[in-house]
Amino acid sequence: MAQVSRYYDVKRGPDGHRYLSVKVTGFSLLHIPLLNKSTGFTPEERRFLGLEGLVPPHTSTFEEQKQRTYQRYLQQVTDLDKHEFMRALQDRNEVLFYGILADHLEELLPILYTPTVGEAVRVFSHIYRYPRGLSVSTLDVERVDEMLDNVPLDDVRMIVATDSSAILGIGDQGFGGMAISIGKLSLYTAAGGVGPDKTLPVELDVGTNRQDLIDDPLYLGVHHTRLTGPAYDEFLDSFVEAVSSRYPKAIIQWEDFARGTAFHVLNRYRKVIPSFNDDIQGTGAMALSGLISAARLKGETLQDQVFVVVGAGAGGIGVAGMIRSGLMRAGLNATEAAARVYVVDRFGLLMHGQSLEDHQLSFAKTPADIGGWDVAGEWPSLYETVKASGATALLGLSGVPGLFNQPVVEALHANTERPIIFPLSNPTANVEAQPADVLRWTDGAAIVASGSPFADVEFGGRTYPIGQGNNAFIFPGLGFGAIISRAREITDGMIMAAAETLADETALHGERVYPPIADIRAVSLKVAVRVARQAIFEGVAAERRVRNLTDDELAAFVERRFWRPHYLPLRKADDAQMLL
Ligand SMILES: O=C([O-])CC(=O)C(=O)O
Ligand SMILES: [Mg+2]
Repeated sequence: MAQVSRYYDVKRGPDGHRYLSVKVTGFSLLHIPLLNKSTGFTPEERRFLGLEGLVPPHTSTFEEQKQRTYQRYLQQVTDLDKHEFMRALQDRNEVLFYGILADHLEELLPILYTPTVGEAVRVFSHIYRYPRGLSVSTLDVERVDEMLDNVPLDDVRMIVATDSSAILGIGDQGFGGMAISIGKLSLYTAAGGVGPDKTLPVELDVGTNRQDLIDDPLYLGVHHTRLTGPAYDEFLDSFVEAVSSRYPKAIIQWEDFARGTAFHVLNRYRKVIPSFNDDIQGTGAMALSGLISAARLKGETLQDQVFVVVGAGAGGIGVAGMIRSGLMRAGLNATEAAARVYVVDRFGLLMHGQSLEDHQLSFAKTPADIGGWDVAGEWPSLYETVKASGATALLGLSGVPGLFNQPVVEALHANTERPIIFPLSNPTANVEAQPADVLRWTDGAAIVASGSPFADVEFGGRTYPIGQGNNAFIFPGLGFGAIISRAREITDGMIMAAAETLADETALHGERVYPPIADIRAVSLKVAVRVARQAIFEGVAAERRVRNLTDDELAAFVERRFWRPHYLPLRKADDAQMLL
């Protein structure tokens, strides 16, 4: 079978069961998190792998290990403590980490992912303990192929790479962005079924424009301002080229790139290496899906709505573009679709005459588009846009807390009985409005979803679940579907398939705009199957084994490949193969 790591091969015994043939024994073996079972090594493994005396006498079952570790987890005080505790576990024993994550997914997602991961990003240099992933920096990018050779994994399929220029809604975070790559990839495994030995988090350290980071002696990234222009492109070219040669089957998820680079990077590489941008396309697909579901709850369709998207960075423009695609798929022509989408940025409504980036231009309105509007300043404000456009749906990707204030929300409500309001900025502190406030200001009429997790809201004797409109409902399944089909490219059709699958799955849950987060694994499986199907349909699936499968067979194929946390037996490899 395939060699997946320098330290072991996955093999199948005569009984058909898989085992790991390990090329490392003893103390060294205990320090490889993908192999370490700690107290879980069987007496035979202890004997033949030179572990006797190095681990306690009693062999714990997996259940006992999970229980022991989870009890300690519960004693951690702050969310950041909990995050650090779990990350330390991940760096000691990955199967146990994923075992606990699988058992407590809903509880642990906000700890390992949004919002706590935002805190971990901020303090990453100060809580750093153990290496994980690949750091490429301006100090060594010309040796990136050698650096990739140092990575002990030989069959990486999924890479999350960030240059940390716009992490969540909290901006430039320099080297700390590594934490988001790690967090996203743990979801790829926990929700998306991608084996942890197939994943590689990457920090592309091109510098930071944060003087406080540069001045911090404990800061672990390179201490200079960001590369820009041709030097930046060359840096990324080197990375992409090296990845393609070391990992020809890998997919790259571009994460948290700032508005100036996100579209540029996506377009530069999407035909060079299968890749997508999570904030443009993942967030776009997630938002479109929620809007389809919200329109359904109103007893209307997507085409009945008028949309105001706030924020014109990767997320905002990605969402606005995906709404336009959704409207066209529903039958509108390009002009009709464009007329239903308004994008508002820090200066107000996007309009020609402002200094706009290329990807923003197609959303800019002309004076004729806003003829007859009541506008006090140079450009229509958010409030004026909501009021005059007849908007029925308001989406926040601005990173600006509190932007959806009572007058804005009331203006939206005046246009429609049931306003759709999605304050999607992450983490929690950056949310454009508190869901409870939105429900209060609209007397319970609003259909609300947020990017970060919020508790159910009690209002007027009713309980309103707040759907979590997070791209976590899209990327694990999108990536897994692309991996399974070995997609040569992540096409717009595959992104649309992911959005529609999420909407279909949500429809099974009644009065919701997103499924409960507890269902994320089941949803990701469905997304993966439909994405793989779409890749086959569009002729971009390089994996021959999936091309002629029926839907049921494809679903079974995906299900069989879904990685689950349990220990495989370890056996010592032939003496000639031993490394340590
Ligand atoms: O990470 C998240 O929670 C969603 C996301 O991509 C972002 O906000 O940038
Ligand atoms: Mg992101």
